[in-house]
Amino acid sequence: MKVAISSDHGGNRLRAEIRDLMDGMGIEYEDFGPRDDSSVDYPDYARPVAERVAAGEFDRGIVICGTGIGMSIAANKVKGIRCALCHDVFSAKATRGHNDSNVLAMGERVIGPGLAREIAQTWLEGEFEGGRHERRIEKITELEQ
Ligand SMILES: O=C(CO)[C@H](O)[C@H](O)[C@H](O)COP(=O)(O)O
Repeated sequence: MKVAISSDHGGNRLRAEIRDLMDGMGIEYEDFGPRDDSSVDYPDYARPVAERVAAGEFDRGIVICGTGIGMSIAANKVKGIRCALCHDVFSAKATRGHNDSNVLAMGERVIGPGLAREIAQTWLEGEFEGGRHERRIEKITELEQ
């Protein structure tokens, strides 16, 4: 699996945690920044991740800001992206199983690093269940037309 990851300045520390998690899981990733702690605009960092996942260059994306909300709103504007904002493990598992979410958003100012790692690991390992959920995803795709 290849993962694209980015944050804004509000998510830099958590992005480093999730990079460390993916190193430990043996997951290949590319980090789309930012490179330092200066204040940036989250849509500028959601965009490259969402566009590359939508284009099929990466299997999944992870985007992080202070709340995760701005990043998830921006990522979901890109056609083909199903970005799930998760701050609990149950939702992380459910959104892979039911929504086949291809981008995960989290907020560094909302949860601690331990929980965030658990959420990300659950989401990265989660499998889409298919079946009745396929039909619902097709209906989401229709909304994009
Ligand atoms: O987009 C957000 C909220 O939806 C993120 O939490 C940002 O990180 C936050 O808005 C940045 O705020 P700051 O006061 O400029 O650090």
